[in-house]
Parts: sequence; structure tokens; C-alpha cells
Amino acid sequence: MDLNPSSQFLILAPLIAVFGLPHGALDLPIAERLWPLEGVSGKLKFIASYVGLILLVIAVWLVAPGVALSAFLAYSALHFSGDWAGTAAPLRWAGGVAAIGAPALLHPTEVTALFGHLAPLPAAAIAADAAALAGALAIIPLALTLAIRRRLSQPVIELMILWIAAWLLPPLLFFGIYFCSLHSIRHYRSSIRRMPSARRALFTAIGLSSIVALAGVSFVLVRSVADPAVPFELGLQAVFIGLAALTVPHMILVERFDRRLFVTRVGQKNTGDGIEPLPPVSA
Ligand SMILES: CC1=C(/C=C/C(C)=C/C=C/C(C)=C/C=O)C(C)(C)CCC1
Ligand SMILES: [Fe+2]
Repeated sequence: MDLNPSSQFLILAPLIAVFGLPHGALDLPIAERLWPLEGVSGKLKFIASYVGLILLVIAVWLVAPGVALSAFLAYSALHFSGDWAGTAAPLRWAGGVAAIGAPALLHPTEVTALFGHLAPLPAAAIAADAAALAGALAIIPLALTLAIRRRLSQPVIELMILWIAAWLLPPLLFFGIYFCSLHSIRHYRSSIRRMPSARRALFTAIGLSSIVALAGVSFVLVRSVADPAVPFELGLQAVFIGLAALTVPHMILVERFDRRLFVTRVGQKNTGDGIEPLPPVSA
């Protein structure tokens, strides 16, 4: 499919705002399940540390964009491998890495150019090459599983679809579809099932996502008034540096939540229906 990066971006940005952000915006309800967060001050303390981490990542990106881009790719692969939790480790890793490595391997020129908007060129090109190499290595566990098992399990089918989509679609569109369908929806459903009030969590998620999306749009509008020549680059930076920053506290929280659920399941035979409140976690 042939679609220039600006047009892909015009499809990607609203997709992420509507379907991608709400899965991260469940973090406040998740935190409320993990810690008591009593009263307004409890919530404010949590929000301050969350926002502090976001600002820290943005600061690192401004000071050392090359390092920040490489770190972002690595922890994104780790985060995305969670989409195949419960699958054997090699296949889980193959999934997380392919989400980024497949477009880098199959569309190297376009991905290098896109990375070039997020970090200066030598670092961007190295990151794109490393992602492509990781993508190539991620084919091995998939091929071995297919060769040994000789049957199509659900994770194998999902990974095959992922690779075909990465091959057929331009990188930004591929990412938008993977992120908003498989990642966001899967994560959203598994979190909301464990909430005491799904309706309240949903409203919080919608409210928070709208705030983040509005902040992104305002940033691009304000900056493009000063420099109207580069709205695409600004938009791309707002989306991906924004995602990089939001993902750090989001990952820490989701990781804690999943570990916590596991302990509760083993210790209290909680079936994961999320009705009974979790006892508070000690730090
Ligand atoms: C920038 C860019 C890419 C990488 C995107 C990443 C790494 C996104 C991570 C998002 C996360 C971790 C969201 C959390 O929920 C691709 C797909 C290679 C395509 C080319 C442009
Ligand atoms: Fe996520």
C-alpha cells in the first residue's frame, strides 16, 4: 500500500487518541486498586509522581534524543511482549520485538526517515538497523514453533497476521492498527475485568484520554503558529515522544498490577473477576 507518511499520520493520530489512549488512562483506576490513594491528597500524590516521571522522560529526550529513542524501542518491545502473556517466553518475546522490528525490517528506508524526526541521523539510523536486526531474529522462535508443533495455535496465528500486516501496510498505519486493536483493546479488557466498577473506570479513562489528546493537539497548534513549516514533524514528535513518556509510568504500574493479581490468585484463589477489593500493597 502506498500512502505518504503525512497521510498515514492523519489516520494514526485520531486512531491513537480514540482507541490507544484509553488503555493508558485506566492507570488511575489501576492505581486505586493497588494503593488506597485516600482522599484528594492521596490521588494528587499519585498524579504528581506519574506526571513527574513523564516530564523526566521528556527531559531525557530533549537532552539525549539518540539514547532516549533506543531505550524507547527496547522498553516498548518489553511492554508489547505482555500482549502474549501466558505464551511460552520465546514466542512472547518474538511478538513484542516483531511489533517494532517487523516494520523496521520490511520498510527500512521509511522507518529510518521516521526515526530521523525523533532523533538526529546517526543515532536514528543505528536504532532503525538494530530494530530491523531484532525483527529478523524474532522470526526464529516463530519458525521453530511452527516447525516443531506443526499446528497453528492462537499466538502463532496472531504473529503471522502481524508479519503479513507489517509487510502489506506502511509502518505508521501498521503501528496504528496493531496498537489500537491488539495491544490497546487486549490490555483494556484485561484491566477493566479486574476493576470493582467498570463504568467508573471507563468514564475516568475517557476523561483522562481527552485531556491528554487535547494537550497534544494544543502543543502542535501552538508550536506550528511559531513555525508553520513543520506540522508533520511536530505531530510525530508529540505522538511518539508523548507515548514514550506516558509508557514509563504506565509500564511500571501495569507490571505491578499483573504481579499483584498473580499473588492474589495464588494466595486467595481469586479467579480474577476483580470484584473483591485488593488488600493494600506495602511499598
Ligand atoms: C516511531 C515508530 C515506530 C515505533 C513506535 C513505538 C516504539 C511505539 C511504542 C508505543 C508504546 C510503548 C505504547 C504503550 O502503550 C514504528 C512502529 C517502528 C514505526 C515507525 C515509527
Ligand atoms: Fe500499553
